[in-house]
Amino acid sequence: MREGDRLELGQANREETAMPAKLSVNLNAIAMLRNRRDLPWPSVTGLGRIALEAGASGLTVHPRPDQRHIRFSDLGPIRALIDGSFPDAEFNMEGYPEEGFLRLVEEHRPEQVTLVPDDPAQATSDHGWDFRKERKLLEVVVGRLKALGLRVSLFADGTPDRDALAIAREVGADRIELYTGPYGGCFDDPVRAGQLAEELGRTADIAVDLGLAVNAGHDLTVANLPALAARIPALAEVSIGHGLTADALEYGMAETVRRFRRACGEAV
Ligand SMILES: CC(=O)[C@@H](O)[C@H](O)COP(=O)(O)O
Ligand SMILES: NCC(=O)COP(=O)(O)O
Repeated sequence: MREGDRLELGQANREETAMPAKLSVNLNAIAMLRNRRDLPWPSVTGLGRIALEAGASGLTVHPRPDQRHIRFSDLGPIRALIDGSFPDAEFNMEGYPEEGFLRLVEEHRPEQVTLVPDDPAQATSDHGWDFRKERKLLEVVVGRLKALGLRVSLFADGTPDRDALAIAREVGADRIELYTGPYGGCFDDPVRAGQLAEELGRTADIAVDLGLAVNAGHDLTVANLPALAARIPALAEVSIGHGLTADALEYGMAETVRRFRRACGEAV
């Protein structure tokens, strides 16, 4: 089966069963590219605006303590962009719930906070919460965020462990976000990808049964998203950055080269 066939199959199955999942565009990869130079491009808010104008439902950021991707100074302009021009869009802030992150959340009031158990030394997020071990921490932090009126989502492995997911519910979370990194990593192994989609799907089924809504993210792409969305009809939102930014570069490259050739004086 070719990539395009798989895409259409996934879409057809989903159309009959569910609302489309909302797309939140993760701006971290754009910020990382911007941070290579002390220059304001590519513009994080400018590309956020383009994403929202194109119909994205929201913008996601994962500000890390060392500010290697999103800088803390990006947060105010992103909040202002949404409030000023896209009042129906949502701001989703992801991060480990240390005091610095919680203060940023209190200042910028995202519609959704996604708590991720990542260590500052990690290159990127690579696992969900150990709900049994971190129950106390999550109880305190989720309570604090819910008191602000924010929706809280907890990053979760695609492991269909009902007792663990029940803890996510008990500590007061509204949603889980399925960590889809291993699924995204199977781009060259359709059999394993199918098995992982099924495990993610069983995890989502349990979460929904417990009263949790379900988001998903990490290494999702145009190629792997339809099959996952077809298996999880309740999928509320996906946040996508790396694959989406890669596609934006690829699909924008030809026109950009023409613009630069014109700037060189060629009649293009
Ligand atoms: C929570 C998560 O899955 C991550 O994907 C993360 O938010 C992506 O950001 P980075 O690309 O900066 O690791
Ligand atoms: N919340 C997950 C997320 O934003 C995924 O980002 P990426 O892996 O697509 O860069």
